[in-house]
Amino acid sequence: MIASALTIAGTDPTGGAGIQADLKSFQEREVYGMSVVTSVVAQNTMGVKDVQHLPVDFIEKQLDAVFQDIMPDAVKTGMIATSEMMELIAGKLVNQQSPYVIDPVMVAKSGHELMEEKSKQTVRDKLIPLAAIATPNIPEAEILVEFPIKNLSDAKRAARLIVEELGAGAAIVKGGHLPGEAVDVLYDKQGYQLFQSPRLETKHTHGTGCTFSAVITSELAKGRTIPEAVAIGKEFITAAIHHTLGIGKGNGPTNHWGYRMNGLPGKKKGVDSNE
Ligand SMILES: Nc1ncnc2c1ncn2[C@@H]1O[C@H](COP(=O)(O)OP(=O)(O)O)[C@@H](O)[C@H]1O
Ligand SMILES: Cc1ncc(COP(=O)(O)OP(=O)(O)O)c(N)n1
Repeated sequence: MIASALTIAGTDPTGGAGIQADLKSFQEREVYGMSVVTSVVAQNTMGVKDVQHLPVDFIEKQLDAVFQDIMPDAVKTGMIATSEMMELIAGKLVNQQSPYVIDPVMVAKSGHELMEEKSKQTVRDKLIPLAAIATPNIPEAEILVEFPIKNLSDAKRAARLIVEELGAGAAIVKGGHLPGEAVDVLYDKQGYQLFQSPRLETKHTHGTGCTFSAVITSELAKGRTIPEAVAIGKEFITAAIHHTLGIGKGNGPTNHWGYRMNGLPGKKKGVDSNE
């Protein structure tokens, strides 16, 4: 039977980030995609213009509609703006058997806050302990662990702390915001693993984090292990950035079919890293 995945997140009408990026990524990985909208975001490649949060009771109706019908094989959360939303979602996920991936979206690359300041503690307390894996970028990891991350050694310490003190099953601290090669640090019960690619010189990186975590979710839905899922996520996002579409007046989206159609530079098309 086909694997299914659910994303609980905000929207991007230009399709590069949020729910739209997640659904494209699920589809590319041949996973049946479902979505629950938390906030409707008026944004494009040039930035966020405005945000409308959906009422919490309406988010609950959407969640119930999914869970009463098609039980997802994996769940991902992206933008969850308020503590009330987080508490509702935590209550729905606490008894789920399917792996849960938290992308703790806090600020868009354009600088717009996507999570209320007072909710940052709620992410730590209510959502991170439920997650099979957390996928923060450097600024998000800094908020979670409350120390600055300036280099790989800080990123390793942060990933370990998110697991051992905050209670996630695993953590990957993404290196997109550090200088040099794009190095992501995974910490899980086996220890550390680094996922590395050359830094691609492009401004078209809108939605990289959403896409990366959605691919990880897809692979967990199929039953792959966390390191296998992360390895495929890393290849997918590297190809999606490399095979840029060059669209948008600002920081454009990645190419969601770049991995399947063109593969990694110098590698066969869309070949999974463990095949
Ligand atoms: N310029 C780049 N070249 C290569 N990989 C990148 C680049 N920017 C981001 N990545 C990769 O994209 C993924 C998302 O990382 P990041 O941009 O840090 O997340 P976010 O979009 O949440 O800020 C990571 O695997 C990271 O290493
Ligand atoms: C609705 C929504 N969710 C998340 C983001 C952030 O996306 P991200 O992958 O971190 O990349 P940027 O958009 O920040 O470049 C978003 N913008 N919108």
